[in-house]
Amino acid sequence: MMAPLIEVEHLTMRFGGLVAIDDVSFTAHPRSITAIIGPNGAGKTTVFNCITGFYKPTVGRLTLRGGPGEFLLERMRGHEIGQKARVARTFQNIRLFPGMTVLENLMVAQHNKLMRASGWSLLGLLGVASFRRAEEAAIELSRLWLERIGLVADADRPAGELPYGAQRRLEIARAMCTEPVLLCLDEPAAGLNPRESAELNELLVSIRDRDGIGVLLIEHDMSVVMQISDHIVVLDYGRKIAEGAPAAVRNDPAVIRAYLGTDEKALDG
Ligand SMILES: Nc1ncnc2c1ncn2[C@@H]1O[C@H](COP(=O)(O)OP(=O)(O)OP(=O)(O)O)[C@@H](O)[C@H]1O
Repeated sequence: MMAPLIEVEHLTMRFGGLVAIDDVSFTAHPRSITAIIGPNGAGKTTVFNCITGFYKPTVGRLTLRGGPGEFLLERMRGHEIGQKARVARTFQNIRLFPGMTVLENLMVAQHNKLMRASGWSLLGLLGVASFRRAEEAAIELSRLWLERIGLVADADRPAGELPYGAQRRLEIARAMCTEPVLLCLDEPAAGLNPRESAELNELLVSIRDRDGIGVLLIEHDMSVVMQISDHIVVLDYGRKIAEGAPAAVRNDPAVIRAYLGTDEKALDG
């Protein structure tokens, strides 16, 4: 087994008197899809918000080893976690720039890289060869991702005009254009029809197998979770109640109990 990409140890997050995450530990590996599941309010999004620096954990250590080195995420600010530790995320609600074209959305994601190549100066932007090369590489990466998500023909359309499923794929492509080592996806299948969610599965599997990066996934749609996850972590009321391979988790009595009496979809997706 490869060394973990991210190691979450004793993560605890309190909001006043409310314990949203209570001493949760788990690991996620490169070249694998790790899903975090659990009923509403279990603490899944809070785990993401701690990993991506939106919240500072009350207790816990979040170690990321991959790409450029080793990072203790709980000590870093959100933008550093994105740019230095190379963790990318998408959100439950779509956050594309709807008035920009599909291609522009992918180029904007590479803004930091381009500005670095310019030496952060106007002169650099106007004349320096390194900027031109970086710009060409950025266009090339955008084109590659347009192909991967099947949107080459839509490159010049405003992103807001795309069907919902295509917007979801574009968001994932945009995150991939930042060249992350860890990709965190918050409910990417929400609102998708069965064909779109099958396309999403294919895309995520290809990100794992072709790009070799680690995917951390919060998802309610069990047809996605059970089909593509390598490892599942189950939260309930802020605690980890189970983890393991899909087949084991699906038959775990504690997991079945946690889902009984909720309006979640059945575990047999
Ligand atoms: N900023 C905050 N301030 C206070 N309480 C919060 C905050 N963020 C989350 N919580 C609480 O923490 C608990 C866990 O919420 P979280 O959103 O992480 O759950 P979730 O598993 O992602 O739920 P869902 O599946 O509904 O998205 C909930 O009780 C929620 O109300």
